[in-house]
Amino acid sequence: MTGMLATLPISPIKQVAADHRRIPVELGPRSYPVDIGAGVRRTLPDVVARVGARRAVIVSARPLDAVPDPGVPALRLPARDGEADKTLANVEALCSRFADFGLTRSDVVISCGGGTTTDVVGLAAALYHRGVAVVHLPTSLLAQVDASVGGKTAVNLPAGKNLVGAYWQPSAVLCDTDYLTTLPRREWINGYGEIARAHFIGAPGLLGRPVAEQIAASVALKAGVVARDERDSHLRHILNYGHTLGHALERATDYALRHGEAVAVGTVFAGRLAGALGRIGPERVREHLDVVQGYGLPAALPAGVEPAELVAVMRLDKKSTNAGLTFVLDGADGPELVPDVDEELVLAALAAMPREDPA
Ligand SMILES: NC(=O)c1ccc[n+]([C@@H]2O[C@H](COP(=O)([O-])OP(=O)(O)OC[C@H]3O[C@@H](n4cnc5c(N)ncnc54)[C@H](O)[C@@H]3O)[C@@H](O)[C@H]2O)c1
Ligand SMILES: [Zn+2]
Repeated sequence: MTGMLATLPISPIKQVAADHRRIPVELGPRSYPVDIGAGVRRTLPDVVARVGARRAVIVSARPLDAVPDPGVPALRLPARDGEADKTLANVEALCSRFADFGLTRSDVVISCGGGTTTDVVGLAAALYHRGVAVVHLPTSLLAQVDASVGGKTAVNLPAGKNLVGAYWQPSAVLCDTDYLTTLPRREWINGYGEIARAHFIGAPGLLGRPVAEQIAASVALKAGVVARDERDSHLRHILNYGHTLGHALERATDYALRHGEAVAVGTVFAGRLAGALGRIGPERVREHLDVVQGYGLPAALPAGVEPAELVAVMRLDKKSTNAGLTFVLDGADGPELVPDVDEELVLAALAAMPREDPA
């Protein structure tokens, strides 16, 4: 679909306290707040009380004391972040533990960890008793800006990533920036890939801003889009800026690139492709490179991946099934989904990309 809104919907950011921002995800009876700031995890008992839960199961990939007392009797289960544990077997194991504990569908599940943990716990919550409330405490930058917000949950199959899932909105998301103090550098970079791409779809000017502000602006953008397209039928595609090539790069490098790194290279490419199509001028093309490099993100194609291989992988992209090569591209009317981009043009734009030196 083309011709999307020129002005993207962005949710308001409410300053609740000095270092505490709140963004509503407006979905009628399924609306919820995303709270961002240092120490916001301490509001967990209030959140649990608002849900009305009488007991809680806490699934945490972080150290035992990472999740405060929820104020109701709670079972604590350890978990592990990582794609290898994002499985249906783990969803089943979690649900069995919920049942043994006597969790009812008016209770609450609390997840604490990276995006892999919020995804797997979110799916378990979606399925247990056909849906029990879940509160996410994301601990990686990527999970705070992206994975924990919007209600998509999924696990992997041997056949591919995120193949089994459900839409299940959380009751609240607490993005405690204190969690990020232990985050390794590469995981910061991973999250910055999504913040950099937000520059081109409605959240510009975040480079060099305090991280809580960067997270809040990225979440406000995602919340606004999700509120208008909860189930990915049109507008939500905008969030995939830089992702068509990004996903192909992840696959072509056998996931040697982190998602955010691949999206960063994909964002630079989206700018060049939009330029080649005459949708934007050279200055805007250049802005893509400047923003991506400004965040310390990679901007060059890795050595050894060939344009023809990338095009072949991109043809398998979800969005491309009926419409040839499809990209979200910037233009005079803002970013939009552009189907059927000429393959020769894509190949030429890939060939012209900056290249990493072979190691
Ligand atoms: N549901 C959605 O809408 C959505 C959106 C984007 C991504 N995702 C999913 O999210 C996952 C990626 O999330 P991720 O990047 O957080 O991956 P992850 O959960 O594997 O975490 C990345 C790494 O950071 C470590 N980590 C997390 N928090 C930490 C902390 N506070 N201190 C130190 N180390 C910490 C983890 O142990 C792990 O090694 C993917 O599976 C992706 O499919 C889902
Ligand atoms: Zn992404």
